[in-house]
Amino acid sequence: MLKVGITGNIGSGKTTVCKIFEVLGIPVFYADDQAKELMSTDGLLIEQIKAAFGSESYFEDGSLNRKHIAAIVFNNSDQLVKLNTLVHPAVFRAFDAWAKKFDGDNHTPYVLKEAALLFESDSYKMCDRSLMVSAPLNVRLQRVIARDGITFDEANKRNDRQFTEAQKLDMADDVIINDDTQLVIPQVLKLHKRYLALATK
Ligand SMILES: CC(C)(COP(=O)(O)OP(=O)(O)OC[C@H]1O[C@@H](n2cnc3c(N)ncnc32)[C@H](O)[C@@H]1O)[C@@H](O)C(=O)NCCC(=O)NCCS
Ligand SMILES: Nc1ncnc2c1ncn2[C@@H]1O[C@H](COP(=O)(O)OP(=O)(O)OP(=O)(O)O)[C@@H](O)[C@H]1O
Repeated sequence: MLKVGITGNIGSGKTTVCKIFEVLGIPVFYADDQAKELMSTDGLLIEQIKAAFGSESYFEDGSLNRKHIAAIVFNNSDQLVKLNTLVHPAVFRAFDAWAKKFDGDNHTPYVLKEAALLFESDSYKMCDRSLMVSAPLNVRLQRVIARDGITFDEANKRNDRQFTEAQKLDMADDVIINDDTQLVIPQVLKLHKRYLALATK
């Protein structure tokens, strides 16, 4: 079974593109969501996060205080590396276990792994192919500000912690342009055909 990693910088539209693949019946592993899920349920990880970023990292009901952690890590690259080092290995293991469920399943020719940091975390190496969703910085930041209600500065700081568009375009096998000038669904359908063909090779 083919594993395709899908990525894109903040606000590029990777989740939106993944939803289209899901309509076509393709299972998607959402690494960013999985990371947050594990940070709220994995006992060891919770203790490590509290030790690293303080007990305020969790609310009284046990849910993750995302704003608290984001304010620390997106203002200090050493702290971000610390968080990534704690969280990413757990997400890699979860993806491995998830993908194994589809091995030998004739109805699933390929799966997608959606990850903001596919290239930065080297997790593209766990995939057979990589797909990047690309859009210009100003379009991406405007989308995120509208979606999350965060400031330009907050969105920009996250973007600064990611590889550049040019670096990612260079690394990706396939690209979807999602800059409001090209239709997305035809691009997804073309890639879906390509992945089906590769999966049956
Ligand atoms: C700091 C946290 C709690 C903030 O949560 P929040 O709900 O505000 O953001 P969310 O997780 O939805 O991420 C939104 C976008 O921010 C960017 N972003 C998130 N984590 C990172 C990171 N470690 N490095 C650079 N950019 C990041 C991505 O573009 C992502 O799509 C959360 O992002 C987190 O735990 N990040 C560390 C885990 C991680 O690396 N996740 C992403 C890949 S597995
Ligand atoms: N082609 C488009 N036209 C208009 N809005 C779009 C388009 N693509 C995505 N959006 C919107 O932009 C926002 C960001 O898209 P999405 O959440 O899919 O991006 P993402 O890459 O997963 O973001 P992040 O990495 O920040 O979580 C969403 O509100 C989405 O509805």
